[in-house]
Amino acid sequence: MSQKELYTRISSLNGEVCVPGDKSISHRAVMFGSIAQGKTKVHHFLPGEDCLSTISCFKQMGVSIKRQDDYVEIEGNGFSGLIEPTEVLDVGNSGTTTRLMLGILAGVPFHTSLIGDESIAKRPMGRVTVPLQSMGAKIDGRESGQFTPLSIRGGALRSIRYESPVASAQVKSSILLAGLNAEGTTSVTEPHKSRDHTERMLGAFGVQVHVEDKTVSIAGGQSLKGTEIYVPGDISSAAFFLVAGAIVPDSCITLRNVGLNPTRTGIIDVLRQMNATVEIKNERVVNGEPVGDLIVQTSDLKGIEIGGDLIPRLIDEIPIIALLATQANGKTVIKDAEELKVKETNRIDTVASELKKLGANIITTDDGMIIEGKVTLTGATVDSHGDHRIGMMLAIAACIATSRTLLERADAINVSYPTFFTDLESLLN
Ligand SMILES: O=C(O)C1=C[C@@H](OP(=O)(O)O)[C@@H](O)[C@H](O)C1
Ligand SMILES: C=C(OP(=O)(O)O)C(=O)O
Repeated sequence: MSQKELYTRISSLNGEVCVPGDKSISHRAVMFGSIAQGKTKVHHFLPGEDCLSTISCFKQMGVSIKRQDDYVEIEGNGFSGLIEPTEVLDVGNSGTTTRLMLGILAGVPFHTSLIGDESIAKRPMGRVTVPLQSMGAKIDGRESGQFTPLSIRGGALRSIRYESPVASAQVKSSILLAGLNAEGTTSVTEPHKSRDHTERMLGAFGVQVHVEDKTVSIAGGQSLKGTEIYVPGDISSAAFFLVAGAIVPDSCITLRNVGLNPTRTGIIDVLRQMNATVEIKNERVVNGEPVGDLIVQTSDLKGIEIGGDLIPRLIDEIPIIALLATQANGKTVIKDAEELKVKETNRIDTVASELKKLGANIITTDDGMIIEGKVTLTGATVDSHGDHRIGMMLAIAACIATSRTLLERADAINVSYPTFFTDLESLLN
């Protein structure tokens, strides 16, 4: 278990960071390249542990995937190029790998077993295994296929019209990927729109996807054609520096080449509503995904209410938003965010318990939390609980803490941002 002494009492953060590739887009590029016909080249791929789990699973199914310096090359041979793995596939800590891959495996005629780490074993898989079973996939696992370890035997599928009880891009993507191998048209309707990288990237691989409000449909029998993907910087990683720039005194940080897909930009809306100065420059579109540079400065913040449609647009940013709220004047209420309970940790509990150790004033609720600011944070020994986003949030909290802060299980950060501390260090003056 790794313990790390964090930077504390930082007087200012200044400079530029080019954040690593988007995790959601990197996973999809490898998966879609693996089921496409021909070569796919993925630039600015995120070499985080989660995306490396996706690569190793598809390699075990016979796909040739080569990692070069900053790109990954995949030789796909369609769905029929996948072969039955001889060993159990290890999804590590990655919910995205597990759920999206199940959608692909539902349509291939062989047997696969999946296992992950302690955290994955607690995450609900029934949200994908139940609809995939109703399409015809044979899935079993712990507690009747609700949790890993899971085993799946795919084959001929029938299409479904699925009304998802949760706004989840993983559920939506899993069913749409199964839909590629189903007879007829498969559709998924969500209560709120979730991130739409699957829809956009399938388009880049030559697949027709129909989107109407909160319903996405796909006709079965379509094939993917290998392509070249440029992965934008991950706004969920940039979020840690956006908040750092707003709360550390005398700071100005530029984040280059950040993905600005409107289903992901809730963090910018929140920062602006809280009075932070965030500028967007050099906006452009790459592979159907909007991209730009972000500039953030130290700001005088005020508390706000966050809920409803905004939640799926910033779900992974709630830990760092909670820290932001401790530095805003007045009350911040985060509601409608019960999905936080089924992430790498129960993020309502881990955010509150760890920030309280530093002196924050937070009350947990059934669907979120209430935070009173502004408070001075003091140093303590804190714990990531093995959750990358909790670890990075605490590292930014330490920057404004008044004394020594130690982080237990700091290596969890490698899941999504292996160069996080190098980038943070580059901004110290
Ligand atoms: O589809 C994706 O790439 C993701 C979707 C979200 O999960 P849910 O689909 O469970 O909301 C998000 O929290 C996760 O980090 C990545
Ligand atoms: C929830 C996350 O990822 P996943 O669901 O892929 O484990 C995350 O990265 O915050």
